[in-house]
Amino acid sequence: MRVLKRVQPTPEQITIVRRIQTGTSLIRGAAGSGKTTTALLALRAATGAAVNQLRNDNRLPANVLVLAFNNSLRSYLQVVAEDEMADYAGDVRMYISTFDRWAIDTLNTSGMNSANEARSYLSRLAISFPRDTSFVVDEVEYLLGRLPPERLDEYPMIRRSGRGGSPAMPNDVRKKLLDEVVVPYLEWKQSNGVRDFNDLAVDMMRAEPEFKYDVIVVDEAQDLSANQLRAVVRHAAEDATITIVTDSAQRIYPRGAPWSEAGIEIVPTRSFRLNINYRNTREIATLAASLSDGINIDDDGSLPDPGACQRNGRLPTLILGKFGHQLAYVVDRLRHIDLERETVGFLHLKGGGWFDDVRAALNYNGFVFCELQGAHVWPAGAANIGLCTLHSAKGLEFDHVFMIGLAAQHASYGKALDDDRYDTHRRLIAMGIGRARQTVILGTKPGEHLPLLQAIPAGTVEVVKL
Ligand SMILES: Nc1ncnc2c1ncn2[C@@H]1O[C@H](COP(=O)(O)OP(=O)(O)OP(=O)(O)O)[C@@H](O)[C@H]1O
Repeated sequence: MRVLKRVQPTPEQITIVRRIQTGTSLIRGAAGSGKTTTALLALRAATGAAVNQLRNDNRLPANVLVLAFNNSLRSYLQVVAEDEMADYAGDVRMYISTFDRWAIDTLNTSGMNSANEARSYLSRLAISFPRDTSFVVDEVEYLLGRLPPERLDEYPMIRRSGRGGSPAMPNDVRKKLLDEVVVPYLEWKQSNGVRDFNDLAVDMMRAEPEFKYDVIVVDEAQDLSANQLRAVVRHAAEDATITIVTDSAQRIYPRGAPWSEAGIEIVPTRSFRLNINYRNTREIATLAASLSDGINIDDDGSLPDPGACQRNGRLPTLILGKFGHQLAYVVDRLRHIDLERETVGFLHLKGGGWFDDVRAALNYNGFVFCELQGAHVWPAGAANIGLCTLHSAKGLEFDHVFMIGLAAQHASYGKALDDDRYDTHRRLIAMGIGRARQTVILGTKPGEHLPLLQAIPAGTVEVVKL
């Protein structure tokens, strides 16, 4: 499966790379604006500077940390970053990881087997709270990740950055949430020796680092909690060069906090925004933009902008029909794609077993494919068709994106479209569409379609009834 190719940096990227020095810099921009590419160029430049400095001080190697949000992106970045850093191989100790893996390795703890148990217990507690259960679980994970454990009582007063206004959470309801769900959850974890992923972040925040990192890149930082960011800061050398890549318009987990709260100082001269969309055609960005319309974003977010694209292309296709017919349609489309040179991502809200029919159809028709979800090692072979959940597709890109079987049953929100989870869902689907360089096919069965597909304006897609 192909990865990001080396590119000639554009003036906006060169300006950013030149201005990134010790301290923290923020790279913002919409999907496809070259944030990761620019951060990797900055990584190389900052590592060169650190290696020179440390060599003079006789303190080599330079410690470099690259954090990606999930395993697929981690393994993808591993290939690209190792190539980018080849010149410094002997002078650098580079660690490319997800946050959780980095924490587990650094703390030398045995895995996080009890995290699922913790989530189930939290869901059980959430059922009796007068709000939708999955919203309550998200909210508890949000507040636990946002505040250090000793400051949880601040939750009723804080501005719930990144959580939207619906459903409303007035102070008295938040206090009740603390008393009736959060405190019993924490007590249960303690008495049963169970740990969740926030405990891992908190342990990292408090750990005494064996060594500190000289150069750090945090990709997709919009989906890290404040505690995870505090942990990164804790492990940064005093004169570290930290580059944070973020786009809150692509946030898909319950996160959000002002940078300063996580101990990160961003001065305006070190806060950059990339404006050109290098990846999408105007038609693809128009579709992604229509699904993002009206989504509340803060200053760290950039909505897809067709005006920022450099190419026109084919109108995305919305196929309507039974799942078997959708599958036959995309398999036929595959026959017209040059799979030696171009990549195809089959993306879906669900993973694993959901893809069984897709796997069977690809096998039957002789197409070679690979599984990208959770891939610890990027599949280096010739298979240019990848299967992946939407969550795992964050940060990746494909020439062609196929999202079929988009059914209402896979949406985790109810019928109320003013639900904050509806916006999260829109961001997720728009993010998936934004992975595509050339074409997009969405597929659904009439009558069982995802509610948000109704938001697609006429003319944005070519509708094909099967
Ligand atoms: N200077 C450039 N010239 C040509 N293509 C470029 C340039 N910079 C980046 N690209 C291409 O743009 C695409 C998007 O880049 P990248 O993945 O870095 O964007 P991103 O902003 O991190 O995207 P996302 O937020 O969606 O993950 C890639 O195909 C990359 O190779």
